[in-house]
Amino acid sequence: MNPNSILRKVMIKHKKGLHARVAAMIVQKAVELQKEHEVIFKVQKGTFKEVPLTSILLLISMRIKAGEEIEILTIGNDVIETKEASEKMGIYLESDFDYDQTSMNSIDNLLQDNILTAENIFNNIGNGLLVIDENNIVTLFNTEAERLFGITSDQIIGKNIKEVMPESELPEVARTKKPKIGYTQNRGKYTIVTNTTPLIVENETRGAVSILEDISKLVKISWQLKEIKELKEKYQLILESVQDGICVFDHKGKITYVNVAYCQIVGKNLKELMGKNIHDLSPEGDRVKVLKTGQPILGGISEKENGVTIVANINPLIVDGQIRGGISTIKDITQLQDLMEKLNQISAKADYLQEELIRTKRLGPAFDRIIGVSGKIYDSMAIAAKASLSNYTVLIRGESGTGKELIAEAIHYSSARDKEPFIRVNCGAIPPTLLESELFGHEKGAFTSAVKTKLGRFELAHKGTIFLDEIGELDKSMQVKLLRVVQNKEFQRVGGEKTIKVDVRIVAATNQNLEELLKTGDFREDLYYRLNVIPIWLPPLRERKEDIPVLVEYFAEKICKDLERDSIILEKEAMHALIQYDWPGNVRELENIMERTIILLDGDVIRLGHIPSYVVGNHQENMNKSVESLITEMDHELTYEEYEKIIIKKALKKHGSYNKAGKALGLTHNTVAAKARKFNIRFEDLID
Ligand SMILES: Nc1ncnc2c1ncn2[C@@H]1O[C@H](COP(=O)(O)OP(=O)(O)OP(=O)(O)O)[C@@H](O)[C@H]1O
Repeated sequence: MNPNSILRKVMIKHKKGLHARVAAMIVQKAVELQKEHEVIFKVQKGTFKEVPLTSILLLISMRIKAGEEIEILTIGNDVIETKEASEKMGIYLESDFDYDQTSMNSIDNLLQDNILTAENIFNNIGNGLLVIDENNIVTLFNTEAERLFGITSDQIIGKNIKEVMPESELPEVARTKKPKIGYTQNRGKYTIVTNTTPLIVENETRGAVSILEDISKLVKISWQLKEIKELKEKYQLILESVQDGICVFDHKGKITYVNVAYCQIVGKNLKELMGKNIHDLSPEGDRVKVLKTGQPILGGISEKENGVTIVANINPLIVDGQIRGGISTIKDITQLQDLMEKLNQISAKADYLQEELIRTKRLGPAFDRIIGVSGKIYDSMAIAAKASLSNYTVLIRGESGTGKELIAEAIHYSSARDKEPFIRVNCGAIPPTLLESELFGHEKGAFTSAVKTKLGRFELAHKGTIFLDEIGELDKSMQVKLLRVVQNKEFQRVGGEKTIKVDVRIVAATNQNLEELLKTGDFREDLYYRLNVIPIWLPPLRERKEDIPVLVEYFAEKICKDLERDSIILEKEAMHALIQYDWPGNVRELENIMERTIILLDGDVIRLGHIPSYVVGNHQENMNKSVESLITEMDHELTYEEYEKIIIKKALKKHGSYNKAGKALGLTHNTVAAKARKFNIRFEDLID
C-alpha cells in the first residue's frame, strides 16, 4: 500500500443506502475533494476491491444498503492533505446526504451524463435492446433493434408494445416473470435470437428486457459450411471413383488422404497408409524430394513392393509461397508396359520393314540392270547401294559370271562420281610385266618401246572409280605397289620420279578364295584388309534358283530385241530343265545358252529339245535319280498310303498339273487333287 494512503471504515446511514441519486452525490463530492486535496478515492466492499469512488454505475452496482460498512481508501502524496481528504469523505459518507438546490443541479447533470453514456453504450453494442416498463410501455429501443425490426425508436418508445408489436413476448415475460431464452425468429432478411428476461427490482417486476442477436451471418456461414461439407463429400466421391491412385500429404510428410484406387494399386490398406509419414515409408522417394524442393516431379516410374509398376505425378501444394504438402497421382502401368514391350517389338519390326522398303527402293536406276528376285541378290544389292554413298573400298566376292562387274558398275553409277570415269582393269588378263605400266602409266623412254608418255588406269580413273577385277591374280610385287595406292592414293609412273596423287574410288573383285591365299602367303594380309573394307558376296546362281525364271525371261526379251525377232515362249519342261541345271558358269552361262538357243530357234517356242543336251542331261539325270530314289524308297517296307503319297508327289512333280498327272496315272484330275490335299502335298514344295 502507498505509505500515504489511508484506509477508513465507514458506516452508511442513509435510509435508502447508496441508491442512484446518493451515488451521484458521492461521486460529485469525491471529484471535488480529489481536486482540492490532490488525492484519489477508492472504495471496497466484499468482492469489490479498490473500485474508483468516481463511477456512479459501479457504486450503484455495489448495492450498498443502510447500516452496511464499506472501506474508503484515500491515496495522496501529502500526508496532511490525504488525512484531511479522508476525514472529509468519511464524514460525508456517514451523513444523511442533505442536498441543496445547487448541488442538486450538478448531481442531475452528472446523472444525465451517465444516462447519456449508458445510452451511447446501448446504441453501440452489437445486440439489439428492447425494454418495457411494468405498464408495457417501451422505454428503450436501441439502434441495433431499429435495424433488426426496421422501425425507428421514435415510432416505438413511449408506446404500448402490444399496439406496436402485438406478437412481442415481452409483456408475457414481465407478467409471468419467466425468462424466455433462445427464441429464434425470422424478421425479413434477418434471423434473430431473442433472450427476454423480466426486470425485477427489489422483488417488484419493473418490466422486461429483450436482448436480440442477429444470427443471419451465422446462419449464412452455417449454410456455407453445409455447402462446403457437401462439396467435400462430392469431391471425396469423385476422388474415390477415379481410377488413378491419389495420395495427399501435409508439409510434415504425414499422409492425410489416400483414395481406394491408391490402396489397390500399391497393395496396402487404408490403415497402413493414413497418418503414416512419407519420410518413414520411402525416405528416398520422389514425394520427399518434392516436399524438400517444392518442384513437381512428373512421370516418375517405379516398381512397388507388390511388383506393380507405377507412373507418378507429384505436385507440391504451395500456399502463399510456402510448401504446405503435396499430391501424388499414380497409375498402374504394368499392363501398359507389356503393351509398350509389344509396341516396341512391333515398332522394331516396322522399322525393319521400313528399312527393307527403303533398301529396295533406294537401289536406284543404276541397279536396274541387275535382275533377280531372291533375297540373296537383294541383300547384295542393298549393301552395294549403301556402299555407293561412301568412298570406302569395296571388295566383291563371287564365282565367275555371278555379276561382280555389274555390281561394281552399279556402285559407281549410283555414287556421286557417276559423271566421272568408271575404269575396269582385269588384273588376271594382263601379263604381269605389263600390268604396272597399265595401272600407273609410264614416262617416255621408260623402256625401249616407250616412245611417248602413257597415262595409267589410275590416272584415267581420277575423280571416278577404278574396278580391279581378278585381284587374286596379282603377283606379290604388284600387291606392294597397289597397297601404296590404296593407302595413300599416290604412285609414280614407270620410269618416273614424280609422285602422282589421284582421287579414285577403288572397287576390287575376285572369284578366288583370298583367305586361302593369305594362308599360303600368296596374298598380302595388309592389302587384303585394305581392300576388304566393305565386302559384298554374290551367291552362285544354283543357290538362288528363284532368280532363274526372271533371268530367262529378261535375257529372252533382250536377245529377241537385239536380234530383232518376235518374242518367244518357253515350254514348262524346258524351263524346268534350266532350273534344275547347276550353272557352274552362273548368269553368264545362262545368258550364253539363251543366246545360242534363240539364235538357233525355228519358231517361237523353246522346247526341252532346244536346250543343250548337257543342260538337259543334267535334268534327265535328276529325273533318273528320282526314279532310282523312288525304287530305293519302295524297297523299304512302306504302307500302301505311303506308296500312294510318293507316287502322287512324283507324278505332280513330273507333270506339273493335276490334269497331266491324272492322265499319266489313269486317274481323274479331281482324284489327284483330292489325294494331294489328303497327303498335304503343295505345289510350292515340288519346285527344287
Ligand atoms: N543379276 C544379273 N542380272 C542381269 N545380268 C546379269 C546378272 N548377273 C550377271 N549378269 C550378266 O552376266 C554376265 C556376267 O556378269 P559379270 O561380268 O558382271 O560377272 P562377273 O562376276 O564379273 O564375272 P567374272 O568373275 O567372270 O568377271 C554379264 O553379261 C552380266 O550382264
